Amino acid sequence: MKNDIKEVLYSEEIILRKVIELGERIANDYKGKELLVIGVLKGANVFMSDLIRKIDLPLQIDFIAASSYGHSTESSGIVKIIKDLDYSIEGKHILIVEDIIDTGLTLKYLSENFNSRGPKSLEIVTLLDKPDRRKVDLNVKYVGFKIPDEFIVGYGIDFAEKYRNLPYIATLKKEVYI
Ligand SMILES: O=P(O)(O)OC[C@H]1O[C@H](OP(=O)(O)OP(=O)(O)O)[C@H](O)[C@@H]1O
Ligand code: HPA
Ligand SMILES: [Mg+2]
Repeated sequence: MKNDIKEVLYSEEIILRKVIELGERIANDYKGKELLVIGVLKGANVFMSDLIRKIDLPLQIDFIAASSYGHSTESSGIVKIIKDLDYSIEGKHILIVEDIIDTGLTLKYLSENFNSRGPKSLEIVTLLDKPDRRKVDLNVKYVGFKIPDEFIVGYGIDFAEKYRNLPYIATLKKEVYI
C-alpha cells in the first residue's frame, strides 16, 4: 500500500490538531443547542469518529451512505443513497460531516434532500476541500484544509475501496490510477 503513495500531505499529528480545532469551534457554536451530527459514509467514517470525540457537548449521531465515484477518480455525477438516515431530522440542528468536497455534487444533493425534511438548521463540516474542482455552489461553514486538484487517499478516503485505513492523507502515484 505504501509503495503506491506519492506524497504525504497531512500527517496523523497535523490531522489531530485540525480535528481538535474544528471540534472546539463546533462546540462553541452549538452551546445550549441540541445537535445531530450526520456522517456521510463511507469516506467520513474515520473523520466523524475522531471529530465527535472532540466536540464537548451532548449530541446525537446518525449516518447516511452515498456514493458517486465507484472505482473511478471522476464523479459519475449521479449520487446514489445506499443507506438513508435512521431518524427524522425535522426541527433539529444538523451538522453534516464529510471527508472531502470535490465537485460538490454529493453535498449539493444531500443538502437539498435534508433541507426538504425541515431541519431547524443545516451546516457542513469537511476535513478537505478542493475548491478548484467545484461544479456547484455550496455554503460550507467549517473547512479543515483546502487542497490542490490532486486525487488523494487515506484517513477514510479511498481509491476503488482501498487505502481507507492509512492514518495520514496522501496523494497517489499516477500509475496507480491511470
Ligand atoms: O464533491 P464530490 O465530487 O461529490 O466528491 C466528494 C464525495 O466523494 C467521496 O465519496 P464516494 O462517492 O467516493 O463514496 P465513499 O464515501 O463511499 O468513498 C467522498 O467521500 C465524498 O462523499
Ligand atoms: N480521493 C478519493 N475520493 C474522492 C476524491 C479524492 O480526491 N474526491 C472525491 N472523492
Ligand atoms: Mg470513494
